[in-house]
Amino acid sequence: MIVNTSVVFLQEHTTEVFLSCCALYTVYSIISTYTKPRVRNVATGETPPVIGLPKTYRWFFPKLRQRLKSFNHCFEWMAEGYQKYGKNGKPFMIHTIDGDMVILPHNNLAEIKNLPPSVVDIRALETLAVRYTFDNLVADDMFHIPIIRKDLTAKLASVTPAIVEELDLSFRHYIPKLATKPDEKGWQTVTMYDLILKVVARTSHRVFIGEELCREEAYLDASIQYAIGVFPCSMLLNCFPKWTWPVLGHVFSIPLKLIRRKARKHLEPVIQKRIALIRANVPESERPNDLMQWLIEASLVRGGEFATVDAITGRILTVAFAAIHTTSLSGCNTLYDIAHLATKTAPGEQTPEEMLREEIMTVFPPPHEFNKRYMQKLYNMDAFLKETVRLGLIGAIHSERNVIAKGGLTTSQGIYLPQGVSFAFNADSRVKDPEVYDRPGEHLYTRFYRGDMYGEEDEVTEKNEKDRKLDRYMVTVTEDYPAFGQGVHACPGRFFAANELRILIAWFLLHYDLKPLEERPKSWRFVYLDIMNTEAKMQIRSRD
Ligand code: HEM
Repeated sequence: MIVNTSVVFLQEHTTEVFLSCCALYTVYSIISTYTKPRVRNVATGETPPVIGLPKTYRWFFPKLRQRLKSFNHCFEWMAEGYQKYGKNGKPFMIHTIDGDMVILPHNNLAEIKNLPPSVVDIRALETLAVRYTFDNLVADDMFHIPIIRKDLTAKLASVTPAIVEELDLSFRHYIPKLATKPDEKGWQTVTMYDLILKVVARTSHRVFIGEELCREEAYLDASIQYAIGVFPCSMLLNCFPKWTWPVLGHVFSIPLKLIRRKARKHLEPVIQKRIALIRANVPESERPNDLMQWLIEASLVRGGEFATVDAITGRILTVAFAAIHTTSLSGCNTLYDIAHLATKTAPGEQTPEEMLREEIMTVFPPPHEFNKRYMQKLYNMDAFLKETVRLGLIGAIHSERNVIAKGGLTTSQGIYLPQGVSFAFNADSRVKDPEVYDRPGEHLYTRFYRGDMYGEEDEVTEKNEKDRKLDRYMVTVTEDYPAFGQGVHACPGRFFAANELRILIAWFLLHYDLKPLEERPKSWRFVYLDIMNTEAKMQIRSRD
């Protein structure tokens, strides 16, 4: 009744409603412009220039119009700002649907990237509305991060056989389910992202929660749905002012809570069993040794709400969220690149697919016993993956942070960033700058090749030789390679991801041929994000 009356009222008074909204928005803009502390150069008092403001009717809600345009103009504004200011060591600003963002020049990265969380915080916490999409316990204590960085990375060699086994089993399980029947020449069609997502989810969970649970289809589906559901929920929330979040956050996150309940049903018996083992003082050597176990132990140390099944489930879903889509996107992009670059190979030359397969056969001859130690010798594979990740995964910006220090932050060049301001660095424009990377827009899969570095230059000192080799590892974070973030927040799971990706690509090339792709599936750009094409179909043919 109330809803009907309101709709009728709005229909009958459209002009008045529109003008009232404009008036309210103007008042809000004026108040916030004059009451909020401004980003400024402390010496000159100037604010950084704004890129992308409308060129016509500048008096008519310029900021609002820019925000609406940001859906599909962000990348071009970032490129313009980079050329005009960023490259000359100056900051600039853009207004997007996601809020105002200061883009700092590259030469500020070194001083900013390791600032403590008491001064700047990772912006993803807010962009992803972590308190609502996950929970307060995750937002308040990110103890899973050091566990991933230290324990998971330290155990990589010992978990590799499990990864190899689960990848093999899951490819064999999912290909017949997701690919069409072979045609007369043996080719099968598959939506590659769907396949890789399933395989990565199951294989990663083998290491995260163990053999028994990782094969439960309903649990895997719940964890995938959860990860997908976080984005619409957080995007929707970000359309509303922060003061509405305590109410709207709970409403919008209802679908996520339902999925979480489903996931909990599967995890609960195992979590309870493991808690009982710890409480019964069963020696560590007799307890399971996987990520879930480390998370349970850390949760019990914290006690209280942290030690509940619900909180532990939330923590596992958080890790799965960070791990599964990123790794699947990289794996799928790599297969797109391998298939597409085959069409660019001159007749008689080795295609990347043949080059990688030959390397795998040399380093791991039949029966292909993959192990972490020799994986380092897949030089071509590492270089290929690194180049794909350079081009394929980052958006227009990287290392987004919020200033949280009460007094704000002043950069070494005297740019004052008040508390609450968001800032980031140029990503896409930087890695596409010909002064940074030679032929930057091309996938040069030998760009990061490090196998024959030794003796490549006349003057190779022990130090520069080592440094140059390290730069070329897929997981090495350098200031011009921002795919895994920077500094204190650089991705703690990258070592795990790189290991899993190498085995995944190796398995695929040993067991399947890829039909060359004339056109590289185009990614989709949305505000700052560059989201790969997850619907492209590929043709594959069994080699077994
Ligand atoms: C190819 C795969 C991956 C890519 C490209 C990737 C990329 C990134 C990036 C760019 C960041 C930094 C975000 C920022 O600075 O705002 C990040 C953070 C993070 N990643 Fe990854 N990631 C990958 C795989 C993984 C995996 C497998 C895990 C878990 C096992 C993981 C866990 C995390 C976590 C927990 C953070 C937050 C770190 C923090 O807040 O300090 N990632 N990742």
